[in-house]
Amino acid sequence: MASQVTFIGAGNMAGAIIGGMIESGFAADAITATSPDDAVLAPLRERLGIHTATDNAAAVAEADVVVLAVKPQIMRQVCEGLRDAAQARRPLIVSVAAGLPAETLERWLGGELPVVRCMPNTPSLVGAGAAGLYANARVDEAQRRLATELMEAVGLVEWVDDEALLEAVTAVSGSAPAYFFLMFEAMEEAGVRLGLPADTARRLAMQTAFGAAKMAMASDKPPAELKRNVMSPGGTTERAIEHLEQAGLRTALAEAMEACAARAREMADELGRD
Ligand SMILES: NC(=O)C1=CN([C@@H]2O[C@H](COP(=O)(O)OP(=O)(O)OC[C@H]3O[C@@H](n4cnc5c(N)ncnc54)[C@H](OP(=O)(O)O)[C@@H]3O)[C@@H](O)[C@H]2O)C=CC1
Ligand SMILES: O=C(O)[C@@H]1CCC=N1
Repeated sequence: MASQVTFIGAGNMAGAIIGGMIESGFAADAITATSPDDAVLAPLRERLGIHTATDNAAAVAEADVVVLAVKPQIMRQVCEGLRDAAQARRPLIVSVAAGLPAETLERWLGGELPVVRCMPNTPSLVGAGAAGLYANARVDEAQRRLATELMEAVGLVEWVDDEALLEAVTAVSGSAPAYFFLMFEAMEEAGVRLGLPADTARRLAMQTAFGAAKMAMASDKPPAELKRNVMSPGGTTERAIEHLEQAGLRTALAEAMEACAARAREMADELGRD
């Protein structure tokens, strides 16, 4: 029988992973999602055919894998409500929450449990996610494979062996779809100022990002060389790249990513205190 996977929380991130799992052929029957609000669950039930529940503990009582997908700020209260069910069932816990350490989650869940911390991203919805995973010492090989299988159903999986590296993963991929969406906004606005209809500028910018990523992934050349190949000497791209460098795009990205990782550490300190 397939492993039963229960998602605690059915918001943006859980919805993206569940949607991607179904798309990649996971049995809807093996997936349960919970929310305090049945209005959030009804479309998932009707559109995807998964099980839903408003009682978190009851859903955990039948799970092999419990994916914790609520906001970090309410994770403690949610985990404490799951204590008895989690200790009785001892499922693999997969947390997608930013910041919160595995040890803190175990404590809130009432004791030692196998915990995989996962930092996914929302393109999981279209099977193009990128996730960093870390397992605590209580996760066995079969559970590691299960977590890999779950997240590979929705995209790329990279394991890290130092939990602190998940902060870097958050900066490089967890939060990063938003950086690209910001670029799409900015490129569309600039395209409109240059005279293009907004939807034409948007489509061209998005297709170009898609093409650039696809080409870079298929190539054995480093991005710097692919970039040089677009830059004819004395041409248009060279002028554009000079502007981006002078305007400090590299520094802005580095600082934004450092701030992102620092915020993950801050959240662990703020929320993990007893
Ligand atoms: N969004 C993203 O791109 C990413 C998010 N994450 C992590 O994913 C987690 C969820 O984020 P996200 O999906 O964006 O947030 P959402 O707010 O979209 O989803 C959280 C869901 O949990 C529900 N919820 C609230 N209380 C409970 C409860 N007691 N039991 C069950 N469900 C409950 C909320 O319902 P209601 O709205 O009714 O309160 C909401 O639907 C966070 O920990 C975040 O750090 C990680 C990587 C990327
Ligand atoms: O912004 C956040 O806190 C979450 C975690 C990574 C992406 N979204």
